[in-house]
Amino acid sequence: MAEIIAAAGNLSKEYQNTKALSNINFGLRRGDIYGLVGKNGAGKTTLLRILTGQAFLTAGSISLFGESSKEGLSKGRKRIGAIIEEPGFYSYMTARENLEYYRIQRGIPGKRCVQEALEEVGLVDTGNKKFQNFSLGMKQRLGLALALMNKPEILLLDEPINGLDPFGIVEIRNLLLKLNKEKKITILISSHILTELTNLVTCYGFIDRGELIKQLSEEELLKECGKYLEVKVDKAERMAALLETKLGCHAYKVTSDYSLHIFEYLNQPELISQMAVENGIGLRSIAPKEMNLEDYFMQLVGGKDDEAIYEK
Ligand SMILES: Nc1ncnc2c1ncn2[C@@H]1O[C@H](COP(=O)(O)OP(=O)(O)OP(=O)(O)O)[C@@H](O)[C@H]1O
Repeated sequence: MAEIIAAAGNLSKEYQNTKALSNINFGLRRGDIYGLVGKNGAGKTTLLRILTGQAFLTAGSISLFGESSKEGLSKGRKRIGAIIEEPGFYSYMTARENLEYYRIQRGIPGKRCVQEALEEVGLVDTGNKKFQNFSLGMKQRLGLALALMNKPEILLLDEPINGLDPFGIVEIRNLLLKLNKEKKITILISSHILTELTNLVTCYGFIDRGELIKQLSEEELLKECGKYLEVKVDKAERMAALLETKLGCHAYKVTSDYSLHIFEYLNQPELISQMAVENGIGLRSIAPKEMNLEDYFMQLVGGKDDEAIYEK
């Protein structure tokens, strides 16, 4: 079993009138790339801020590297690198000058770490180019370089892929994979777009309205994103009742007033259609489908009230 190097136990956080996190239990294993997925406002940033000490928890506990005391947490935080808010880089400075500024400000000894961080993120050749002329991808990479300067064992990244074009996404993804494989850095990365994290994370945690509603591995996710029958009818709720009472089928999901996804009877669509017709349900169509990641996310957290899920 891999060592748990960051954990939360029954963690809750309230801001004045908002419950941002409710009874979160999770463990980050050494070597993992853990994807925290949730819509805007789900509580992702709050969780990361509590781990880095930028926000206080209201109830429950956290631990870092097995330590949960105040001193232990503050020691543990020195072994973490994070990008939570956009780092305030100076627009008129180069990549190297910006890192050097923060190195001095943070009291990190030796200039070597600046060079190494620039090498790690592929910004060593940007010379005199000023930050203001960087692409968004370059800016994100400089943020990563800053988080890497203290040689962290864990990287906490809040939506680092947000707003990047497809090329930028691939670039950051490859960089994170390299840091994980070659430097053995454990990564906790948040996103409101599930597909951004595919081919990157080893483990997913879905967060919705402050609750961690599901955790599963990449393999389990792909298994769950399986096949189903999409059934379009005139009354989905009545069809659902029939599935339960006539077939004892509970593996379905009502997706609108007029449609359902059925995860059983994949090879017997005629059984479903016959039952619908015999019971006076207007059947419009029945077709085998395969669930994609967005469908899965929508099924878990509901998507109607937040179009952001489908941003690309
Ligand atoms: N400083 C604060 N004061 C009051 N409420 C806050 C504060 N920070 C966050 N919240 C609220 O807590 C909830 C969780 O916010 P949080 O920023 O953690 O979500 P998120 O999943 O990171 O969303 P986003 O992707 O939009 O940043 C939201 O309802 C938010 O409005």
